[in-house]
Amino acid sequence: MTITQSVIVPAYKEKLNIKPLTQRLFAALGNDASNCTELVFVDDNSQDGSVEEVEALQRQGYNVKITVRTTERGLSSAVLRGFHDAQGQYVICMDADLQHPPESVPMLFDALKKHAFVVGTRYAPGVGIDKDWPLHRRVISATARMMARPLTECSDPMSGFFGLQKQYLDKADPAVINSEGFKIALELLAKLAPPRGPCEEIGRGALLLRCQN
Ligand SMILES: Nc1nc2c(ncn2[C@@H]2O[C@H](COP(=O)(O)OP(=O)(O)O[C@H]3O[C@H](CO)[C@@H](O)[C@H](O)[C@@H]3O)[C@@H](O)[C@H]2O)c(=O)[nH]1
Ligand SMILES: [Mg+2]
Repeated sequence: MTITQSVIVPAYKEKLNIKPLTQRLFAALGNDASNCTELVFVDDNSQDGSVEEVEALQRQGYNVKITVRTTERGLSSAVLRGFHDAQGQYVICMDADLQHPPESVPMLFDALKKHAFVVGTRYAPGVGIDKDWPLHRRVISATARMMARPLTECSDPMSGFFGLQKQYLDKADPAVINSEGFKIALELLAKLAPPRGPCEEIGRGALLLRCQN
């Protein structure tokens, strides 16, 4: 069956989370959607048994892969690598550490069929930032959101749980996208969304979804 959906997971030393994430994700997708979905970990040479864990899951029939980078490091560039290699026309990024609920992935994919860019936001009624966050982290997060305001209307542009229709990334000039750092969702929203970028539909299609944490 053709792969139309890709879930990209940047991962560094996440061996223990690979199995529960894979099982929960494909259980949430159900049989039909699982057949057209790939899960891809982009690992920066963790050498912690992540590769063997993925191979074991493959033997159990899960469509899960792992790309191991040996010459590059960094969250944003790992996400971009996964997006570029993705087979699916709908791509979602999420963390490996179960901070983002795999059970919300089907909802994001559904939204992506209608919208160019979707974000799992922590700033909506009923959801919130991690209760254990120390004060300094809350201050950094609030400051970053404020600084991003001129760039996007998105309520949570620092979210690591987001997706886009791959066609918009394919059309973009790779040179304009900064692959450094942690804020790849903001980077893509700011660079690809109008009026700053070439992809008018993306900003119009932006949709905010709720997600825990
Ligand atoms: N390949 C790769 N993956 C990495 C790297 N650094 C971190 N990761 C992976 O990227 C994900 C996020 O890393 P965390 O260390 O869990 O990030 P966090 O501090 O919890 O940050 C989260 O919140 C931020 C907003 O506050 C988000 O911007 C960020 O994406 C993430 O969701 C995890 O799956 C982790 O394994 C790296 O250098 N390389
Ligand atoms: Mg985390």
